[in-house]
Amino acid sequence: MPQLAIDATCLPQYDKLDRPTRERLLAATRKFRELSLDALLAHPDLRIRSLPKGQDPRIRTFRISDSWTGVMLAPESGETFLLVHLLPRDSAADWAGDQRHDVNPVMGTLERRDASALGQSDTGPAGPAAAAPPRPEAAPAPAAAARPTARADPGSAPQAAPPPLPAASTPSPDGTTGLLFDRITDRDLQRLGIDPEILDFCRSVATADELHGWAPALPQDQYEVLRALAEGHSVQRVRDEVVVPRRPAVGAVAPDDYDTAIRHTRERVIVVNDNQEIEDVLAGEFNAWRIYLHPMQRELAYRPRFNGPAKVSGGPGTGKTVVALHRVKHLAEHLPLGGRVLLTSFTNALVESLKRNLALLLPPELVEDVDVVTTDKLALDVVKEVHPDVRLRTDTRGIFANYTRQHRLPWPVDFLFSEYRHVVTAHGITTLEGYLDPDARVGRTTPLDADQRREVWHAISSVRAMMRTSRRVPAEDLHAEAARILDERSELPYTNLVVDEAQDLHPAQWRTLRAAVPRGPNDMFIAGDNRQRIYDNTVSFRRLGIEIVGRSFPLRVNYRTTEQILTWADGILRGRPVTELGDSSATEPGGAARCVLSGPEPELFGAPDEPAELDALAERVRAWLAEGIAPADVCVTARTNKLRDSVAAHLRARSLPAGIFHPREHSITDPAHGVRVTTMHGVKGLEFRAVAVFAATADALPQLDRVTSADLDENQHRADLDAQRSLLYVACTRARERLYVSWHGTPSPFLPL
Ligand SMILES: Nc1ncnc2c1ncn2[C@@H]1O[C@H](COP(=O)(O)OP(=O)(O)OP(=O)(O)O)[C@@H](O)[C@H]1O
Repeated sequence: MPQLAIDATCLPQYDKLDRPTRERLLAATRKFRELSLDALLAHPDLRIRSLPKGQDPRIRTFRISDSWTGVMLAPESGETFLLVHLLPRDSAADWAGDQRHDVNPVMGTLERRDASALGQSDTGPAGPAAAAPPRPEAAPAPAAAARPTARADPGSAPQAAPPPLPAASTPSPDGTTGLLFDRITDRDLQRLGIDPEILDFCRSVATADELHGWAPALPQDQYEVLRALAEGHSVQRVRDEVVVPRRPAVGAVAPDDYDTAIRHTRERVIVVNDNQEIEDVLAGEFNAWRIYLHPMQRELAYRPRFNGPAKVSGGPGTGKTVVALHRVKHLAEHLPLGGRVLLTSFTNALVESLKRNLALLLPPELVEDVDVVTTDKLALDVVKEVHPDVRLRTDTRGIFANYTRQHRLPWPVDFLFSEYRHVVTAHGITTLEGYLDPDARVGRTTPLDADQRREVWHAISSVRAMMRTSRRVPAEDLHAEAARILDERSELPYTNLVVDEAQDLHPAQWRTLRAAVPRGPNDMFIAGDNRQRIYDNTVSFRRLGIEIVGRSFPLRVNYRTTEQILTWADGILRGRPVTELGDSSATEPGGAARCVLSGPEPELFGAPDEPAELDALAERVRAWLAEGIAPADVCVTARTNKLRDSVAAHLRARSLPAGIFHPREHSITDPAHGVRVTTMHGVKGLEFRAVAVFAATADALPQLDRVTSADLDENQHRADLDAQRSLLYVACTRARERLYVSWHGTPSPFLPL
C-alpha cells in the first residue's frame, strides 16, 4: 500500500489555498494512502503525470483542482510518496523541472536543490530549465516552515534575488584565492557530506552573504554544513554538531534508496500514518515542535544514555523546552518497572505550560508516569510526609525586616536577608563554625569580622527558629529539610529528572533535586540559559555534586525570534559575558545563535510623558490588529502590576480588546481572546507574534528598590542589576515577528539606543 509523507516546506503554500481547494487536496492525499499503486496511477481525477522526458523521472504532478497542482516525489524503490509542493497549475511543471532531489552521500537525508539555478539540472545548463531565471524560495528553514506564522514560502516571490553564479577565481601568489572555503580541504568537505557538484560550487563563493543568497537553491543539509563552516566553526565541530546528528543510526543510505532517505529526513519530512494526521498536518492544527526536531535537538532528546547529568543550554528560542519535553517522552517510554520521571521548573506558570505541552506530546498512559511540579512543591510534598502541618512561607524578607527593627540591628534588612539567602542557605551552612570559616563568604564584598559574624549568625538563627516554630517555613529551609529527608531514604521518588528554565533555581533547590533521584545514567537532564536569569541565584553544579563535565551541549538555532529582533535584544546584554549554566566562573563558548526567521526591525518610541506613551501604544496595537495579527497573539508587557493594570485599562478605554493575562493559570480576564497584558515576570517561557514592552524608562528599569545598594555588597548590587537587565531581555525575546519598545522621559540605561 502506498505511504504518504509531507515535506514541511510545502505547508506555507497550503495557507494560500481556499477552502474548497483544501478539501480537494485532503481527499487526494487520502487516496494516496488508501489505493493500491496501480489504482492510484490510473485514477482519472488525480491525473498523475511524469515530467517531460529528460527531467527527473521521480517527480510526478497530480491534479488538485482546475487551478492547483500537487508535486510529488515518487521514488522508484518503495511506495512512499512525498508531497513536495503545491503550486498554481501553470507554474507547477516549470518549478518541478528546475528541482532535483538526491540522497546526501554522508548524512543519508533527502535534499532538494534548484538544479536549474545552480546550473546542475539533468539537462545541463544549456537545457530548457536552465534558461529560466533562478527562482529561489524563501530560505527552507528546518521545520520552522511548518509554523503557523512567518512561514517560509516556497514558490512565491523571492525574498532577495540571489547573487549571480560565482565565477571561478584565480589563486593569489600565496596559493589562496581569498574565497570563503579556502581553508577547508576537498576531503574534509566530502566527509561533511558535500557532494561533487556543490563542492565545485562552493569553491567559488567569496563571502558568507553570497552563500546566504544561494541558500534557497542549495541542498538543505549541505547548506547547513557550509553555513557553519562560513561562521568559522572547525571541521570537527561541524561534523559533531551538523553531520553526526543527521546521520542514520544504522548503516548508510544507498544513493538510490529514496524511500529510506525520505523516512530518515525527520527534520523536514513527516510520514503520516492516518487520515486524521494528514488533516492535522495540512490544517496547521499540529505544533511543529511535536514532530520536527533539529537533528541536534533530536540527538539530545532521544540519546539512549547519558552517563550522568546532562545539560542543554542556548539562547532564547533555541528549543530548550522542546528538547526537555521530548527527553521526558524518551525517558517515560523507557522507564523500568515502578520508575517515575519528574519534570520540574521554577514557577507555577512555567510548570502549567510544561504540563499542557506534555499532554500534547505524550499519550495519556505515559503522562501517568510523569510528575510535573515546581521544585518547591516537590520539597513541600517530601517534608509534609514527615511533618504534615508544615506550610511554605513567602514573606521571609518581611520577617527579617521585623526582626532587624525590633532588635535594632546595625545592618539593613537586605544585608541580613542576603546573608541568609546567598551565604547560609546557598552554601548549606548549618553551624556557626561553618559560617566562621574564612571561605564561607567568598564573593561577598562587605567584610565581617568574627564577632560580627557571630552576631549575624545569631540573628539568622533566631529568625529561622521563629519561622520553624510557626510551621511556616521559607523555601530555602524547606529544601534543606527535604534534601535531608531524601538523603536518608533508600527508595527515592524518581528514576529520572528533567529541569527546565534551570538558571533560576537556588542552590538549596538543586540539593533537593540531586537528592530526589539516584545517581547514575540519565539521572538529570537540565535545560537553561544564564542570559535569562531573572532571580539572583548563582549556582555551581560541581559544588552541588552535579557532575556535568563532557555532557554539556549548546543549541544554536533560534526558531522563535527574527534575526532583527534577536540582534537588537542581544544589545541589551552588551559587554556582559554570558556565563555557563551551573558554572558562573566560566563563559559560554562563542557561536552566536542563528535565526531561521527574518522580519522588520524592532520599533522604538520615546514619548514625552506617560499619557503620550499610552496613546502611541494603543495606536501600535491597533495597527497590528489591522494587519491581521490575532489579539491573542499580541502581548503588552510592563515592569509592575500597577503599570500592567493601567495599560490594560487604557487599551480597553480605546476600544481595544485587552485583558490582564495571569501566567500561572494561563488565563486572561475578559475578553478571552483579547490582547494579553502582563508583567515582565509573567512572560517568561511564553511567546507571541507581536510584543510591546511598555515603560522601559530609567526609573522602572532598573527598579532600584529591588537592587541591593552597592555600599552593602558590590557583587550583589551587580547581580541584582544583571537580573533586571535580563528581565528586559527575556521580555523582548518573547516576540516572534514584531517588537515595539517604548518609554517616556529618560529611557532605561539597559536599552541599546
Ligand atoms: N526544531 C524545531 N522546529 C520548529 N520549531 C521549533 C523547533 N524547536 C523549537 N521550535 C519552536 O521554537 C520556539 C521556541 O522553543 P522553546 O520554547 O523550546 O525555546 P527555549 O530555548 O526553551 O526558549 P526560551 O529559553 O526563550 O524560553 C517554540 O515555538 C518552539 O515550538
